[in-house]
Amino acid sequence: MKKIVNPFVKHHPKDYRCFGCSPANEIGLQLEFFEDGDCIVATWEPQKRFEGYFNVLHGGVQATLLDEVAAWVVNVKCKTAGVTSSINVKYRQPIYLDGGALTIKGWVDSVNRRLATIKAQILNGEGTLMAEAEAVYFIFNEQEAKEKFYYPGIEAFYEE
Ligand SMILES: CCCCCCCCCCCC(=O)SCCNC(=O)CCNC(=O)[C@H](O)C(C)(C)COP(=O)(O)OP(=O)(O)OC[C@H]1O[C@@H](n2cnc3c(N)ncnc32)[C@H](O)[C@@H]1OP(=O)(O)O
Repeated sequence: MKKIVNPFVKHHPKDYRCFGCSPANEIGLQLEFFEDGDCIVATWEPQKRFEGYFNVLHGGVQATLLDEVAAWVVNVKCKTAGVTSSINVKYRQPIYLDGGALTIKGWVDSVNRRLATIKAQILNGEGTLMAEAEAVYFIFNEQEAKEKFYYPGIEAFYEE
């Protein structure tokens, strides 16, 4: 697996606070991403502050994990920026906060003009499918992505 550089740290060191992936957002998820073939992958340890029902990871946080990995699939695999147009989450099993680290992974299912359909999954430490999503991203052309969404270009995700 290859580590993906987070280019937004370098490009926007002061004002970049994405809830999903900014290392500077102290109340965020602080996800880091890796590339594994066609997939973008993150590992993440659930924490008590993300609780819903007692000892269960809040479903909204699960949806955010799935959406965030989908956004990075768009960035790295579709090589552009996009916004979530819709996301459909299926919660398969409760994710317990004391159940250990999770793997979140996503990949491109299809691209149709301006719509990219991304599939994403949350797996537990044993590889059991805990939640899955289909996210439809409205994707932008390169110029729009750079001008409106700070997309730095695909090379920036590989530059140390
Ligand atoms: C810097 C740090 C970064 C850090 C890294 C970034 C990580 C960020 C990750 C977080 C991601 C987010 O939360 S993004 C934030 C949440 N999402 C948003 O705010 C998006 C809000 N919605 C919108 O802006 C808009 O609705 C758009 C852009 C999605 C679409 O606007 P539009 O231009 O009016 O287009 P619209 O007519 O609705 O759709 C165009 C065509 O696509 C079809 N279409 C549209 N959506 C769908 C869909 N879900 N499923 C099927 N088909 C669809 C329509 O039927 C239509 O077909 P036809 O009639 O042409 O046949």
